Amino acid sequence: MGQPTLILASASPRRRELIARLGVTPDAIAPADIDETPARGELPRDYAKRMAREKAEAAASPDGFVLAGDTVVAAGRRILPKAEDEATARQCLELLSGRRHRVLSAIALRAPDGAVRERLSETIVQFKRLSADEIDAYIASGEWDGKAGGYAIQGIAEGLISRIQGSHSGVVGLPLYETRALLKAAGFPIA
Ligand SMILES: Cc1cn([C@H]2C[C@H](O)[C@@H](COP(=O)(O)OP(=O)(O)OP(=O)(O)O)O2)c(=O)[nH]c1=O
Repeated sequence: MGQPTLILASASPRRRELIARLGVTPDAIAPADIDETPARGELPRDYAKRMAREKAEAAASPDGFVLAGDTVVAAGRRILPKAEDEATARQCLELLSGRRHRVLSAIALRAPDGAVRERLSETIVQFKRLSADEIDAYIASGEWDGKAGGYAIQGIAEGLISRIQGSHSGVVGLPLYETRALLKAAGFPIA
């Protein structure tokens, strides 16, 4: 039997860059188009895991591995939206200003036999209290676009974050410790 194939079921360029750091090159990129609406009362960690699992299941791959991820920013039990416009990004930043929040990053791996395994990374992120000028400047940067919770730690937002406890790669979108462990546990060849 030859080397098994791996499909990365993601449209996120960050996930592609992050998996490369494990020395893994996906054979194909196949973003999954699923309904990303949280269920009523769904807890942030359950939602993140369900999204990652549904993305992994949606990708067609008869005889290979499929990896998917989902990153959710949560303030208490509240799931923050993915910011697609300025007003949403501003609301997120006002909510996150001066407080701690959690970033849940779930990954799911479908093995060739159809079994799906999941892992969850949980990181606590503390933002400084943001002034109106800081929020305006961040909005003007555009870096919030398409990001869960309206910020990207891998850009200028890190200058506004006093502390993180957990996984930096998890916040960016693919927790590398959990991803390596999951691939290994499923028998995918990885150094
Ligand atoms: C909090 C945070 C999120 N993000 C990004 C990671 C994810 O791309 C995005 C959350 O949306 P996701 O739904 O996890 O992913 P996606 O829609 O970008 O890609 P796909 O579902 O196809 O895999 O927010 C950052 O890049 N930096 C951050 O600091």
